[in-house]
Amino acid sequence: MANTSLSFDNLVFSQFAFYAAVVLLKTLLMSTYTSRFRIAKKVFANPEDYLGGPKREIRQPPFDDDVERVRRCHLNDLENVLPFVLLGFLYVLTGPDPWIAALHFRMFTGCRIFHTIAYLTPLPQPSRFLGFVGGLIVNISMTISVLRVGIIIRVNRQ
Ligand SMILES: N[C@@H](CCC(=O)N[C@@H](CS)C(=O)NCC(=O)O)C(=O)O
Repeated sequence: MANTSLSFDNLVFSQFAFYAAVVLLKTLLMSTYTSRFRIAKKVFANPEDYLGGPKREIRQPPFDDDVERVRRCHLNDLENVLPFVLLGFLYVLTGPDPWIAALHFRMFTGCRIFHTIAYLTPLPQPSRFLGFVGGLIVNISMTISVLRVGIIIRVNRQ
């Protein structure tokens, strides 16, 4: 009988918790990385963010390529890491093989770190695309596992 508990006694859950924390931390750090560029380039989001108050009337937030790149990278993390964390919980509840589960979690984490490196360096395409697709495949695979178990349970109940 597979262990499906959301407890650190469950090897699959403890692996999931570790890799989820890594990608969530990476996502959190994107905010500080955005701030680093904002301060270095003096490109702030709001008039009141300028030291000593706004120097002039700012109707549109100023645009800076580096700041916007980090913001896009951060948004892409939110689009992919949050589904990973939510799906991961459901996936652990299906009682997957620990080796296959670890492969999913490691591949997702590796792909998202690579996606960030590819986005921020920037590396030539299709590097970033491959990082994105690798993570997407993991999320789709976990979704299929969850749906499969859900369908089997529904069919067996009928
Ligand atoms: N929201 C994404 C959906 C597709 C996606 O995530 N594509 C990857 C691989 S090309 C990406 O890095 N997109 C750039 C981005 O989200 O800023 C977009 O607008 O591009």
